Amino acid sequence: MTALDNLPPEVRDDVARAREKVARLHAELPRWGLVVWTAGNVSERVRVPGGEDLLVIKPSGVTYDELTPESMVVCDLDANLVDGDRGPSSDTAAHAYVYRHMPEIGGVVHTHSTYATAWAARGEEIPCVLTMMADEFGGPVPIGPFALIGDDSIGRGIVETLSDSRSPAVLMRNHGPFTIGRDATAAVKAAVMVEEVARTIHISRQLGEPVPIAAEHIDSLYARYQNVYGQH
Ligand SMILES: O=C(CO)[C@@H](O)[C@H](O)COP(=O)(O)O
Repeated sequence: MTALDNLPPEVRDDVARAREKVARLHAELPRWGLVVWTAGNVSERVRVPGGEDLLVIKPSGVTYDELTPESMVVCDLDANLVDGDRGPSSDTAAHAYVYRHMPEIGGVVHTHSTYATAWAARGEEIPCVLTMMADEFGGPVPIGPFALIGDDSIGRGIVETLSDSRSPAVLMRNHGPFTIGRDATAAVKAAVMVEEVARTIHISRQLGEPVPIAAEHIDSLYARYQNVYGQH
């Protein structure tokens, strides 16, 4: 008997599907070169009709090749353990805070990917100088405040920064990128894309000052990519 047994069968099925999906998506982090050792995590919201939503996240400190659907941890949105054999990711409080304060968000990812984290170390936003950035981020990738792990500070910094931005990624100063999306797949894509543009624009700046894109062009590129691209 676990706390999940008190949930309706359709919610238990959703939790099982989320465990499969989140376990599979964690393999994308080393695949795209976004993590070393265990330094990254993925979660997905599980909506509970008439009740409190849940989240599924990896267990803390487990290497990606050892992760399985069964090892994924279920927590409530106060980061309390609901079901799991090990403690949840040390970033669970941040993920949970985002879910509590951004109801449209269904997935959260955190990595320490090299180039995005290098920009975070400098506390400098990534300027929108590529059409790929306008497509995916709708503008610059913003910097969030310095925040210590262990309470709601990181989550609050993520929400305060992204609530005023079209970007699905924030570079928490001196720490690294956190990304959000309608589901965990979208958040993982944003984590891949923020590392790619961080690297490209770093290289560009070694050659000179990148050329900015006019705001009206950023708007039209973002609108096309978000509403037309890939929907033929
Ligand atoms: O940023 C940190 C620690 O400072 C974390 O993101 C860890 O690097 C990953 O922790 P777990 O998800 O394995 O608990």
